[in-house]
Amino acid sequence: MGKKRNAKKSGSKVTGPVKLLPQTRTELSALVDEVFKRCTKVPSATAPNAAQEWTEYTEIFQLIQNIRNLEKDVLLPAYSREEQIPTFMSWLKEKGVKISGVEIGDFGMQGFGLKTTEDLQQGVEVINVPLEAMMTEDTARKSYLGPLIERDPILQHMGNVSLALHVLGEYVNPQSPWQPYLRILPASYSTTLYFSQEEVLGLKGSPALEEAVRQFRNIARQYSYFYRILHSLPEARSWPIKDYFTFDAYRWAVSTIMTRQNRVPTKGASGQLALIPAWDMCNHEQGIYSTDYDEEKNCCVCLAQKDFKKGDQFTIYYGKRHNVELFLHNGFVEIGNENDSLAIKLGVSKNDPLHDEKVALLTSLGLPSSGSFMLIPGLHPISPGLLAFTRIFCMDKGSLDKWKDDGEGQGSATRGLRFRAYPTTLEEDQAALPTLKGNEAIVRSLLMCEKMILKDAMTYLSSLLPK
Ligand SMILES: C[S@@+](CC[C@H](N)C(=O)[O-])C[C@H]1O[C@@H](n2cnc3c(N)ncnc32)[C@H](O)[C@@H]1O
Repeated sequence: MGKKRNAKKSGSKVTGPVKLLPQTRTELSALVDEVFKRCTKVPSATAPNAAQEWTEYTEIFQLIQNIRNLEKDVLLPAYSREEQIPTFMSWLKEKGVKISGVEIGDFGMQGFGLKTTEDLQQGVEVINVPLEAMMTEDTARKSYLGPLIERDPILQHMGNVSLALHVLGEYVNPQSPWQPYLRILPASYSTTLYFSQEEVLGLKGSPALEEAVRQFRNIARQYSYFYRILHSLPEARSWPIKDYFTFDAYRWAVSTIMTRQNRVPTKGASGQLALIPAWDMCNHEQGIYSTDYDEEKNCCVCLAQKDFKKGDQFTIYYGKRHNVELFLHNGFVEIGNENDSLAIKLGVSKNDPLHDEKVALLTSLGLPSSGSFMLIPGLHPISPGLLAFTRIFCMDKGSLDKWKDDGEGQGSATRGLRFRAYPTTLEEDQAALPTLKGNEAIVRSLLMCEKMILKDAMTYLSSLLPK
């Protein structure tokens, strides 16, 4: 979400980061070491259960809170997005970016976006961004962080992480040629890295909870890993990023990449991740893909995905993403998302007295004895594989014996689906949503969409029951 910057007034000078006292630095290093130790702990032989993962998460979360407290005076430079628009537009022109029929506007909860300044017909070219205007894994390697990126195993393999460090490295370098672009980016995001523990707990019942917990742990690990490198590497002493490298700065950079990155082709390689200025101002709407990469001219070309009237928001279609994905990687949820789906995990319990028979039956049908199955919204929410699985999963001895006969087991399958642990009902969510704001509203929309998929699944399964 493009939240407004907590902006300084225009013309404010970037004065450099606050230097921490040696004692604070020592305390901070000890906490960072502890986070690193916990986040890299080899998992126990038995898979950790949800309660264990939650306890570990709360402990890491608390350590990060203590770190954030020590780092609280080290702030990234802040700018008013609004005031940056003219400089950004001139910079785009210098870089050869062509934009026609749209201008930057503020779309409230959706953050900044593009507004049409004339009627646009479907198929007309609206944005054209040459490779030279993009921040890419290549430009990261050519930056002052290049030598680190070349030799660090994580940065070599994770283009998104090197792009995050690149963005932060350039943002805190007043001499950076990327400043006009970076200064117009949102100052904070609605990704779960910005959530309080209560907000994360609000995801109870959703598969997004587990993912959000893992994401936080991963980013905490990366933060502690790079903190240690930046504070031990002799050449990093002169790097602008070193003194600004806080947890908050890192989560900002990571969220910038998560919500805006795209893969562009590179000659003779599998492509690279890129930030595409101006094009990344487009918000999402259901529709059709209308962006392509011209490999001959090396530019990203965006056409109008439909007819737009003057004054409309100019949107693009981000692609087939279900809501949990949109929520985790883009920080928003689309009610009525045509591509929504819900993963449910099912597995035959080792303690089930019929375990062996059920597994044998599943195997004979070519189905796994445990796994993640997808439910989709609408009239046919359940794949034949999942339907067969739920039937066997819920069978008793009698049904198992005569399973081949006909439609038994479906009654228990609907019971299986009801076992999800949401603390609120769909109706309660629908009533509460209009009163909620910010992250709470996003979370509640997600839960509501999941419950609607489950409701469809229940209706479908009930319709299969013998009347
Ligand atoms: C590529 S950026 C688009 C520009 C962004 N709004 C900004 O202020 O810079 C993607 C982000 O825009 C927001 N966004 C895009 N489409 C949206 C939608 N349909 N509903 C809500 N937020 C949306 C989300 O925060 C998403 O992570």
